[in-house]
Amino acid sequence: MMAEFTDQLQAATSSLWQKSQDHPFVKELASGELPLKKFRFYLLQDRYYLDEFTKFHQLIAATAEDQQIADFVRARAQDLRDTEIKVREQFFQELAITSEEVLKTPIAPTAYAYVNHLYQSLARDGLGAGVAAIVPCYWLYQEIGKSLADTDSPVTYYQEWIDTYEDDWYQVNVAKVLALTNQLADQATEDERQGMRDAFIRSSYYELQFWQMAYEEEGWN
Ligand SMILES: Cc1ncc(C[n+]2csc(CCO)c2C)c(N)n1
Repeated sequence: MMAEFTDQLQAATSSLWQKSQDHPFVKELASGELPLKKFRFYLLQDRYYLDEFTKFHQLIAATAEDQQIADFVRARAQDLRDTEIKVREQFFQELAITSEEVLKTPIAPTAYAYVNHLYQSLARDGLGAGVAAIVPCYWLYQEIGKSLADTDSPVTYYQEWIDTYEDDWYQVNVAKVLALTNQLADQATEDERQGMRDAFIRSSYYELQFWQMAYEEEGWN
C-alpha cells in the first residue's frame, strides 16, 4: 500500500519539526527555565493567532461544498472556543494580562505572516491547501505534547500549557483532521496536491518561527 499523504507530509518536514522539538522555548518550558516574560509574549501573540485560526475554520467551512466537511470544520472551531481559547483566558487571569495590555500589544511579524499564509493558502490554492495549512498546528502540538508527557515542569503555568496537549479528545481530533487531509488529497489533482504540500511545509516553518518569535520577543525594528 502506498504511504498515506499525511505520512509523506511528515517525512517532508521531519527536520523542521525536530527543530521545533529542540527549540530553546520548548526545552525551557519543560525545564522551567523559560523567562515568564517570553511566555507572556507567546500568549499575547498566540491570542491573535487563535482568534484568526478560529475565524479561518469558519472561512474553510463556508468555502467547502461538501456539507460533511463544512460541519466537521465548524465543529473544530467550536472546540477551539470551548477548550484552547478557554484555557488561555485562564492563563490571562493567572498572569494578570489585562485587555488593555492585549489592545496595546502589536502583532509581531511572524504571527502576522503565519496568519496571512493561512488565508493565502485557501484563497490561492483552494480547500485542500487551506486544510493542509491548519494541520501542523494540530499535529505538531500533539507530537510536542507526547514528547513532554513525562515532563514535570517546575513552573505550574508551563505544566498547565503542556497538559493542554495531552487530552484524549485532542488525540481523537488530530486523527480526524489527518483523515480529512488524506480524503482531500485522494480527490485532488496533482497540482492541488502540490498546493497542499506547500501549505503544510510553510505552516511547519511558521510553527518553528513562532517559538523563535516569542524567544526573541520579535518586533518590527
Ligand atoms: C502557533 C500555534 N500553533 C499551534 C497551536 C496549538 N493549537 C492551536 S489551535 C489547536 C487545535 C485545537 O486545540 C491547537 C492544537 C497554538 N496554540 N499556537
